[in-house]
This record gives sequence, C-alpha cells and structure tokens, in this order.
Amino acid sequence: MMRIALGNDHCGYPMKHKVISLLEALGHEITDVGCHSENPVDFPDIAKLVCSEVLDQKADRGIMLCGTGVGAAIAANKISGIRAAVCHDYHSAHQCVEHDDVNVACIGAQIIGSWLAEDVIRAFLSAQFYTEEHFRRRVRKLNEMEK
Ligand SMILES: O=C(CO)[C@H](O)[C@H](O)[C@H](O)COP(=O)(O)O
Repeated sequence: MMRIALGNDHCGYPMKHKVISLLEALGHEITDVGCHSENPVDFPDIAKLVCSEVLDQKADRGIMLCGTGVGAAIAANKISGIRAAVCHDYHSAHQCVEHDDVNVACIGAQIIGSWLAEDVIRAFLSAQFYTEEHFRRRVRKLNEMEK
C-alpha cells in the first residue's frame, strides 16, 4: 500500500474517477487535492498541492492529470525535491522510477485513454528506485542542480 497524492486540472478531471477507482482497487490511500469539476483551474496551483504532500511525506508519490501532462510536469519539476515525468507508455512509467527516482507521474488525459493510463499507473506505482550506484549518482547530480 502506498499513500498517493492525486491532483488534476479541469482537463484531467474526466479521467480522475477511473484513476481513483484503480487506486482504491490496488489498495492505495488517496489524498485528492482537487480540482473537483471541469471548471477551469490553473495546473501550477494543483501541482503545488500534490508536490507539498510528497515533500511533507504525507504521500509516497504523486499523480497529476492535466490535458497533456506537460504543464503539470513543468510545474512540478520547478519544486525542489520533486522529479516529475510525463508517463504515457508502460516502459517510461516504470523506468522513470527505477533509474531516475521520479516521485510524481504526470498524465495527459486528453492524450492517452483510461486503459493505457491504468497500465501506466500500475507500472509507476510498482516500480522502485534501483540501488546501483550510477543511478544514485545521477539523481545526486540532479539534486545538486537544484541548489
Ligand atoms: O495540458 C495542459 C497544460 O500542459 C492543461 O491541462 C490544459 O489542457 C491546457 O493548458 C489547455 O487549457 P484550457 O484552459 O483548457 O484552454
């Protein structure tokens, strides 16, 4: 079981309920930071809420749904300690954790369908950061770049 911070903007909202159903079926605990309708909101505001949950260790990982996943990833990656990736294929969704210790997955609800999104989320949440030193070294270098 993991604690997942889930956030979405208005474009991600239509996919949100399928994602919640999946996360519940997998036994994860969800903190839903909004939004709760298709009324327009700004994805940076939602990304901040998701990332705060992760950085405050109230969530193990974050998932952001926006139209393309791109805006959410840009916003989240501006926050120190967050490594976010657009995850639209199975391989990237697990390798981004295994090699790059990604802690926020960003999905474009207008780009991929809910079946692929489910596979991507399963892969992202099943993956663990590898212990090999070269992966750890690279993430340390990423952390250095934030200073
Ligand atoms: O994908 C996004 C940003 O990368 C957003 O979710 C929106 O889809 C996009 O910015 C369009 O916004 P609009 O308010 O629906 O015009």
